[in-house]
Amino acid sequence: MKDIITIGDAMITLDPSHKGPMRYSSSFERKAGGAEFNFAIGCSRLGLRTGWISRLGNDEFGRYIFNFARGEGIDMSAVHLMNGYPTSLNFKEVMEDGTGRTFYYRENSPVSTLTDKDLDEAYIKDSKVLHITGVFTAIDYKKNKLLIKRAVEIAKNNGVIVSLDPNIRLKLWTKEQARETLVEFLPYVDILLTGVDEAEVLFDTSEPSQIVEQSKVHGIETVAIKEGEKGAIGYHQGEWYKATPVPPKKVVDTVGAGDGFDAGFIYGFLEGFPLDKTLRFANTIGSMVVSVYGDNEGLPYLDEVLTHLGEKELIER
Ligand SMILES: O=C(O)C(=O)C[C@H](O)[C@H](O)COP(=O)(O)O
Repeated sequence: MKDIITIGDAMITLDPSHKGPMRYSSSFERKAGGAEFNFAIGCSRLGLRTGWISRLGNDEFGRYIFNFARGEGIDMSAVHLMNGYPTSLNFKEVMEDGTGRTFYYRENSPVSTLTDKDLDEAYIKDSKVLHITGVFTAIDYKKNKLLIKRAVEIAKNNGVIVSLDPNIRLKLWTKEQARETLVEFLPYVDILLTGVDEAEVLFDTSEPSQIVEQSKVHGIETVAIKEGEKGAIGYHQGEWYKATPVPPKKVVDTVGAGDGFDAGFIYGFLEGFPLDKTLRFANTIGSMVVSVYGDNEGLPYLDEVLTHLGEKELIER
């Protein structure tokens, strides 16, 4: 039995050695990233039994990501290396304040070869939560919409909880395409984990009560609205909670905070934490991620989160 599975892409992520505009970056460090991949790492580090459905290139980069994910304890039985589809690349630009841009080289991503025939019902059934995001969908939105719909149908028919992070990347599709596609998933979703700007695309509002009202129309009873440095707002079956931000030691790289938040929220949900504790836990992870350079390097292990929350003593030496 797995606690959580996710479907999606991973890329070689090239992090610049120096901060500032990428056009002046002449050296990069080879790392790995990707929304669903980061999320899977975050879950696995918290101790959740995590599976990932994906495709990587049958190349050196694909092997590197495969081994990295396996080393993180992710179940790799549904990840395959494909000939003829090079592993995707993502170059990052990081500015002095930790914000930045990403530049994708992911046309013909290996993950675009997935079809609904690849969705193993037994694999999905054997999990408590299926986590989907807009990133994978956007890679080939017409085809992947059908694939994700098939996956969430299997999940629903088998009592598997579905969580969605819209993760809207406007370099991959337009707001209209994102809205039209993601709205079709909402009737299958149990937990919505969204940024305010993404909720605005989906529901035409950034007002939390409206976001929740609109989610409830689709039967979604658990919503987390991520507000970055302002914290997060949560709703669960009639109960509201606003989590104040957890100030990071220092913001060095904001990428990956949302994926880390998602992993923390799902962990809290599966552990049966009350809403306030779940949100604080998820927020803490987001804050820890932005203090470390890289998309997933800052994703903490469970004891590190507990130490950060003051629930576990830190023994340094
Ligand atoms: O897969 C993609 O397209 C990406 O952009 C990879 C990024 O590493 C994460 O998606 C980070 O996302 P946040 O946690 O929202 O900062």
